[in-house]
Amino acid sequence: MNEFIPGQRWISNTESELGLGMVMDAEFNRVTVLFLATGDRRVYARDNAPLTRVQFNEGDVIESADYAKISVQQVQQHNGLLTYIGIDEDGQLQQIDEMELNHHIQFNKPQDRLFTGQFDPTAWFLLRHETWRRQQQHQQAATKGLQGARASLIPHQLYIAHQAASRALPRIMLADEVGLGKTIEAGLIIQHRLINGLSKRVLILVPESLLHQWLVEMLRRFNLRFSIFDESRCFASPDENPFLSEQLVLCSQRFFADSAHRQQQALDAGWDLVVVDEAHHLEWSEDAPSADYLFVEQLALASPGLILLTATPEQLGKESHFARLRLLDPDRFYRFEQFLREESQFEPVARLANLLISGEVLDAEQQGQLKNLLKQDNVDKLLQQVNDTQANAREELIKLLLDHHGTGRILFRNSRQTVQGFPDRQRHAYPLQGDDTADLANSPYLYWLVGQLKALGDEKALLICKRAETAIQLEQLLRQHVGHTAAVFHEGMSIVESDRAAAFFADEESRAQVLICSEIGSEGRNFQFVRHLFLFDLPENPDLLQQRIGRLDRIGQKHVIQIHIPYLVDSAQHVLFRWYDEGLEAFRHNCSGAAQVLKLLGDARDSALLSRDAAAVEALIATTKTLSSQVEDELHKGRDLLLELNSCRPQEAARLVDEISAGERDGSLWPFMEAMFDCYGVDVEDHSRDCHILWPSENLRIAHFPMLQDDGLTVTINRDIALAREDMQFLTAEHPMVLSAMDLVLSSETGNAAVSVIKHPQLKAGQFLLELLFVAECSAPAELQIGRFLPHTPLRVLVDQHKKDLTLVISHDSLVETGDSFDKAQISQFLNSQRQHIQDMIKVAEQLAGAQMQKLIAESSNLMIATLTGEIKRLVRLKKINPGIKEQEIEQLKEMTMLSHESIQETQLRLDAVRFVITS
Ligand SMILES: Nc1ncnc2c1ncn2[C@@H]1O[C@H](COP(=O)(O)OP(=O)(O)OP(=O)(O)O)[C@@H](O)[C@H]1O
Repeated sequence: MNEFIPGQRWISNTESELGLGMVMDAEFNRVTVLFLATGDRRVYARDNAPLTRVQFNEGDVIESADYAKISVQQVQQHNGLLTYIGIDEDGQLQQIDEMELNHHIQFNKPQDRLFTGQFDPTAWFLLRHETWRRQQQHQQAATKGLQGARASLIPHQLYIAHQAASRALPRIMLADEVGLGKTIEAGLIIQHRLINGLSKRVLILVPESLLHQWLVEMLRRFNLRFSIFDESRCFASPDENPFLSEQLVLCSQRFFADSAHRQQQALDAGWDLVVVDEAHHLEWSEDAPSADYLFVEQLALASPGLILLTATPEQLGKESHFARLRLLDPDRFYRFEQFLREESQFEPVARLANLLISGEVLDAEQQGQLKNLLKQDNVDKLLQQVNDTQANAREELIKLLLDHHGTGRILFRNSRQTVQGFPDRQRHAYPLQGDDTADLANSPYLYWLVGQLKALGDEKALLICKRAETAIQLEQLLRQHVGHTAAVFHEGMSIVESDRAAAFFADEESRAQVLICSEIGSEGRNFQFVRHLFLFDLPENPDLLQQRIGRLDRIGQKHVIQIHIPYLVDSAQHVLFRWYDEGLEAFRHNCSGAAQVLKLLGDARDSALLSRDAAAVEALIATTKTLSSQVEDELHKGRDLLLELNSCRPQEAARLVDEISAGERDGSLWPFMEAMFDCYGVDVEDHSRDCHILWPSENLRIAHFPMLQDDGLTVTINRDIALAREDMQFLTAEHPMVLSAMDLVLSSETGNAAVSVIKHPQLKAGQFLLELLFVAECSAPAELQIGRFLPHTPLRVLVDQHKKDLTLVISHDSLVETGDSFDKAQISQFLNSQRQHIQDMIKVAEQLAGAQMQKLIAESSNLMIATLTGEIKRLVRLKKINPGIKEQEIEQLKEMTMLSHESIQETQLRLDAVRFVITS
């Protein structure tokens, strides 16, 4: 039986939150304990009181009720009461009687909790161990940050997101052809940065008509809650900078265009990552850069990350395109003429890059060409190994070639030629007779439209025309004259009105058979649920035509796309139709060289449109055909090939898809989460295959389990189901519920001390061992992003009672509990009687973990040096050709390398959890 003496300090094994208790009375078979921290008084039966005697040892730092601290040097006992003698903060010898100890003392350290009898059920220790293990596995995954989107695993998207993710600063242009998923790529990159703690504040700028689409897409696919900021939102907080109130902000470009004050506030607020959609609108020329461009330029200077999205980067000309590239990488893109000169060299560069990829042997002449193209780099060593298939030289040379020539590694563009699986297009031409000048109400176009809609029956169609007035008038005419209900979408409407119109049209049940859009409907919107497109008029710019067709021709389109084009015979529209159709074949496929062809044609096209002279039109079409095939051929051999190399490597992309699919197939997430739910008191009910309903139970251990509402939550772990059932949460290793629950486990002490009785074929009965979990923690200033090289890493050690290292001999998974119960009080007493010995075992374990940590430090340090010196070398090389690069930038990188090295060397070891294992 325990000996209780008034004045002694004990702690409750079951209610450690009560703090340090003091024995008040110990008479007969009862003991009364007062917990001063909470004012609770408890009376226990003496022979089985769930209490552990608190006894500190030499080296412990203790605190008195007056907050005086001493480091214990000696413990004395008088009449069953302890007195601690030690040195205080001024180096003076002091003593604290146990009665004077601070009653708020909490025992959080694993060994303290073990010795004070506060061990948790083994399930908690196992949960902690598994949480660390999964976290580490996740840290090491190539697809970390890319696993959790509610999206199909599309190789080129994952490849791009992974490329961006592997760079310290994401400064890139996403320029996939229309509808290939740039928004999804941007979402993946944002999510990657947030999950890895590399970015916190993100600003997305989009055209007003796409605000809500972005908001919804970020939420439903990525669980990212952006807040839309407009004037009314900002007005609500007049005294502060409104942009500081949220971390994830979505704004329309027009909102900033209207207010220099809001621009300044957004700049002052600071962002880690800025994303600009439909970035081709950022027009630039030396004499007249647009106001939008100038604003983004300032953001670009202040923000470490910048992502520009555009399907038609050259829509407003090459110069603007170059200016946007310069926003992304001013070191690399510093002079327009130089950029143009490089373009002329694309073909030999692409040929050599292709040769490097093919694996064919490079002869001396080809090696000489490479050396010439890379004369700013010292590539002699790489060239010596170029024909050695084992060496990494080829990959390095390809990287250098891409980085050094053309749009290099910052522009990603996949096309329908490389991404297969898009439906065919069929074009339907409708020559109409009539008067070009007739008003719309009497024009043959209106009769044609009415007839077409009738012919489509119940099928929906999207109509795009150039101007808002045309769209408005058409809607009225259809309604008044034929009683037809159409939805309309144009720039004169508020965001809410236009979104409502698009939603009305999308609703399968609604009467709106057609959505009539002005040109703003031709960008960004998702209308792939429709297969009929009416091009009521044609845009002069071929990039705009691509954008229009892209509303339907995008991921998710399941049918052959039907493009309907009416024109008045012999009108300008007729000539334009023929130019697109016969000259460029633009209704059949996207022609990447169309803008260039138009430039080469000079005035020829526009004068043919004006004159409509038969001979001039025939000549225009013939020349266009010839030029188009020449330009396409050139692009294919040069620029497009380089872009293709940079934008997707099928094998690497497939590896990423495989890694994520394999992780989902291995099925370990659900058992892990079930164990988590079990520990925290979350009830689980089966819903259907791979789907479950979660409820907070009456015994929920915390006030709120992350993301769990009182009315329950339905989740699925199956990606296909998640894509079809948006009402269910898609539970992945990166779902916010999973990540927050893991944080919860690792940030609390629960499970950091446990006792297990196990049976193991390699261990004799009646022994004890310690299984310890250490964590190597490297802390450094945030800007070093040290987690890239050395994230918090768990290190497991197992020692037996003879202090022998059994870590590699006996695995964690093989230490299975027998299920036998044990007497907690007895174990507690035993632990205290063996306290010194167990402390010594922990010391040995610490040394073993320390050795593991040294290995880790060496590996991380090598990785860091390779990465940062690579960046330094690049700048040194670019500096030779670009005088704009400052020596200071290079010095900064060197400084970062030094600091990172120091931080890694100072990595600390922390004991995170300990399990006392008894063999039976
Ligand atoms: N991985 C994916 N899984 C499921 N749906 C996807 C995926 N990628 C794209 N989509 C869908 O395909 C459509 C086109 O994608 P997105 O809007 O990202 O393309 P985009 O390249 O930005 O288009 P645009 O050039 O028109 O701006 C959207 O409806 C999007 O939700």
